[in-house]
Amino acid sequence: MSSVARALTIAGSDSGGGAGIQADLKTFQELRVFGMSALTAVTAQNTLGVTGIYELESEAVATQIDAVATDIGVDAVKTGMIANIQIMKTIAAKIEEHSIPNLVIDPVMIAKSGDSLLNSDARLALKKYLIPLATVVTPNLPEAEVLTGLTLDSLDSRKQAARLIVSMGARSVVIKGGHLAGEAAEDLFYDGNEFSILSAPRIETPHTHGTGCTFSAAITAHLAKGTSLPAAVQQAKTFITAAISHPLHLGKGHGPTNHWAHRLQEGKS
Ligand SMILES: Nc1ncnc2c1ncn2[C@@H]1O[C@H](COP(=O)(O)OP(=O)(O)O)[C@@H](O)[C@H]1O
Ligand SMILES: Cc1ncc(COP(=O)(O)O)c(N)n1
Repeated sequence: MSSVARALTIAGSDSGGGAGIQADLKTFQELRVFGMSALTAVTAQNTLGVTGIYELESEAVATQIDAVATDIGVDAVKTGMIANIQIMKTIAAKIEEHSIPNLVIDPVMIAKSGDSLLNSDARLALKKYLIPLATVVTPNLPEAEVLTGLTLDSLDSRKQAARLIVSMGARSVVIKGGHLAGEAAEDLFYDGNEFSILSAPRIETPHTHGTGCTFSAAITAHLAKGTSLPAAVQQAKTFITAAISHPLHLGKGHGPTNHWAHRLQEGKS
């Protein structure tokens, strides 16, 4: 590892700045990790929804990954919006070619606005190409249902889904609970041996655009710094809870989270 931890995000650009590459790089910076990016797609997006999606050629994704991996080096990588199956295959091949460690797969499928960010024919292909390489997979509830084919209406069913995702070859999984009802925002972490619940008070707010991106980027940043996996997911939970707790009230719809909120809580600002 170099003197500075280095993290790469392979994801889509969110012009609105709350999700995608922008959320990832802000999170890396806040956690003092050097952030790099390989764009898969450009989205025209704000707090009200997605008004345009422009996918890149898979060759453009490959050359971005080659450029950073062969020179600067990568201590951890995350994937977000992948757009299509050609890009997915390219990402898997490049991660293996460059032996990039610490892979966080956020299996982004549909934006909170309802817009599709991964072609439906590519959703199940995640199981073949990327999940077997993952250090940790971070589906939200609908994504975990697509990956496993299960209806996740109880803790037991979520545990079963977690076991299934690990049986696909991932080292671990966090099934996020942002879409659950209830007073706590509870995520289920399974390390292949034991289950644990990451719990925080549920905050009543419409400003949850990019929560999943920010959470998985924080895991990636901590892994890049050499933090153990259980500590990385716990510290990422603390980071996203702070970011949701101090909204910026931007836009007319589902606004972004506040990536510097952890500083307010730690009295650093
Ligand atoms: N209203 C909320 N209050 C507190 N935590 C939340 C809230 N909404 C989401 N979270 C947390 O944010 C993280 C991202 O979860 P989620 O919103 O389910 O992801 P996604 O953006 O992929 O749908 C999880 O740790 C989840 O528990
Ligand atoms: C480029 C990009 N990547 C990911 C998301 C998912 O974020 P959310 O589910 O909060 O809309 C998004 N909206 N845009």
